[in-house]
Amino acid sequence: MENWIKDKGHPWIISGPCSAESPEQLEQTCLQLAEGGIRTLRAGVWKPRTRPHQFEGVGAIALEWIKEIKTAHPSLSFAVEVATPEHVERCLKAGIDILWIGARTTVNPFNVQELADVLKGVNIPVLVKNPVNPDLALWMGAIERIMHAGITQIGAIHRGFSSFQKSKYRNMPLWQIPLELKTLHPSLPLICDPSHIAGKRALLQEIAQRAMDMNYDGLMIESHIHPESALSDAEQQLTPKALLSLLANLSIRSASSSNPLFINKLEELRHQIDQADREILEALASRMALVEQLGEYKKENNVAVFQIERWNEVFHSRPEWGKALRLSPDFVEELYKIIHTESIKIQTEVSQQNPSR
Ligand SMILES: O=C(O)C(=O)C[C@]1(C(=O)O)C=C[C@@H](O)C=C1
Repeated sequence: MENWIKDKGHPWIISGPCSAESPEQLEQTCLQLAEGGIRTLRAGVWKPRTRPHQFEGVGAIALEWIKEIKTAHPSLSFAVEVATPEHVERCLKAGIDILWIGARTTVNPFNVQELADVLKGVNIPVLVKNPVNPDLALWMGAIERIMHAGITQIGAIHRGFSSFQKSKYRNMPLWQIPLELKTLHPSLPLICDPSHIAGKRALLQEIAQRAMDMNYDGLMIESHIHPESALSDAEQQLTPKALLSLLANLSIRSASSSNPLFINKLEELRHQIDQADREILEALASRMALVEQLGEYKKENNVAVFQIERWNEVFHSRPEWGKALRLSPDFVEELYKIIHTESIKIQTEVSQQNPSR
């Protein structure tokens, strides 16, 4: 699959209200965005909500409002979320340009397969949001189902992941998951949805910038003519004006540079990184060789592999040592969890070799 997003130099911007609420709210939001140069608009028609009795979208009537805007402004295209085959059929009938599959639908392969079945033989771009839980295989599975239906223009939307952990985000970004997806499918366009990651306006700029720093292909950000009175996601929507100013403040990075000075310096630093990585691996190998010796010694003396007191001491001292070297304590903690797991594995293997008793 080729990366089908046309304007490679600039991120593809998709914006519009979380939910279409009235013909006026939709039209005013969309036209202000269009005046600012946004060509792809979004509007929630059917809203999957966590609890019953919340606003669940105005339903198919919003497709009529979209049709009217498109008739008056043919250069605008619209993206709409679909969760059932009926939604797909109605959107296709209404001439919707782009469909997206929401996070709560991506989690369910039966649901996604039903959407894939109704999309067979249809030529329309489909964007697949990550599932609510941090499961890369589930996200890829949904993308594959849509691909097998014959859809050629597919994109992935990163909207963050639910978590029990307290966090400043509405949904944890867990950037490593979309980056792993991009590594496995380099030509799959990757779009960031800062609105659902952030949950609040104040965080949108930094998340959108982070996505640009990581060379995402696009951004989907919710906007509303009167965000504070929005019927859904009021805290995370921006006015079209604020959205345009957010975009104007973004630094757009290019994937690479052809400047010879840059290339020279890049190669030099990468060479030094190669060297540093060799030293890291050599240091790890000598640590693990010591661990193996310790394992033999423990086995001879019939002593358990896991030593909670020593592990506590290692786990608390290393982040402190790291701090003195300007390494983040969180990073060092994570690193030592992995090292400890490997250390236990090596010693367990030693203790199970030719068990003497
Ligand atoms: O000190 C030990 O007894 C070890 O086995 C080493 C080590 C480590 O890798 O640092 C590994 C396992 C123990 O739970 C504690 C520490």
